Amino acid sequence: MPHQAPTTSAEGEQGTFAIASDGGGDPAIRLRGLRKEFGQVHAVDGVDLDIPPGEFFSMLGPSGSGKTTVLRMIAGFELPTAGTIELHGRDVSRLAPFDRDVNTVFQDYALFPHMTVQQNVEYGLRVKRVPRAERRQRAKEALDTVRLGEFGERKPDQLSGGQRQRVALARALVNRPKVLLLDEPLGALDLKLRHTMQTELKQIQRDVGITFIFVTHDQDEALTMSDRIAVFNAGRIEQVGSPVEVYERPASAFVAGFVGTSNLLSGGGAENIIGKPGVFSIRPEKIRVDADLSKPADVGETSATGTVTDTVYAGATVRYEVTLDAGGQLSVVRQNTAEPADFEGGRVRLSWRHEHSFRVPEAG
Ligand SMILES: Nc1ncnc2c1ncn2[C@@H]1O[C@H](COP(=O)(O)OP(=O)(O)OP(=O)(O)O)[C@@H](O)[C@H]1O
Repeated sequence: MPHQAPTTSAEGEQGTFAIASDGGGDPAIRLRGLRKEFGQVHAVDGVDLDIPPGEFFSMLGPSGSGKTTVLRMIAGFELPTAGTIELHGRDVSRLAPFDRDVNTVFQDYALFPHMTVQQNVEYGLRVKRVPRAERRQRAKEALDTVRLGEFGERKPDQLSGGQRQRVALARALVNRPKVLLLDEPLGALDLKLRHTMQTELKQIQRDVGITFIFVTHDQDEALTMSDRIAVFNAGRIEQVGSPVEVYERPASAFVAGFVGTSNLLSGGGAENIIGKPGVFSIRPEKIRVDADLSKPADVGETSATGTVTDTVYAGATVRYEVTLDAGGQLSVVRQNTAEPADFEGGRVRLSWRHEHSFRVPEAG
């Protein structure tokens, strides 16, 4: 389902991440002042967020940053200590899970082992006393959606891990929820299958047009799959944006460090090289490395000299650790197009376009 590219507005560093009104329709999810305390632990510490219908939205953050607790509050498994949750304009903050138009897919997708795939998918409808013919039809549609139309008669133990995860997805989709919550659903899969499922899940989301809210601590996964990402840190959202915005323009040193690898230049090094005080972020792949020190920097480029202290070969890429003469350390990542250049112990000139080093607020 196509959706309008949302405009985010951030009021200060920890302000409201809201979608500019498009003049019609409520967001699929609206969170205001959401808090959750477990005794002394402030698991969620004031979250404001709007998610428009049809979006693939990821909550990304380190372990313990509060993303699962936000998801569980949306699902109704936890009640907020303060704040409100609206689903399509309806305040559901204090409703039981089954009174909310959401479904959750967990990492440990407990399927009933004695039931067939078809029966597993039908189960929720049976509980709701949906008539048999409709149940069959809807389960068949859900299985077709997750490309398991031919597997209805199998038992879960006759399926691969990825197929079982797709049954779990079908079991949620069969209820036709307005919002689907996914809590690290690919976490139990090996890396290769995980990559395949990332592409499939994204395609399924496009096909069904349901709002997906996806919790992960894997930044690659969030960058690959999402329309927008919220980056969590210590119970708060540090930034909401498209993958490109979050990666290319991190709003804080925390986001720069958590989403991808970032170099941070500060103190004397920053003043000497960039000419301004503050903390500056530079992505390692934006930096060129050159053994010819006599070559002047190109127009529009910043440059610095240094010594290569370490070379890390990683197959498709090679990383150089460079100690700068002006103070500080930078990692440089280059595509391994030919034999990796051997700069180890050597003197090099690093250069990057001015706009690729940008200032980030120090405290996350
Ligand atoms: N039921 C609970 N009782 C007490 N503390 C809890 C409970 N649930 C979560 N917490 C605490 O709240 C904080 C946020 O936890 P949460 O599970 O939301 O983080 P997360 O970002 O999803 O982490 P992970 O990626 O490890 O799942 C943590 O400090 C956690 O220990």
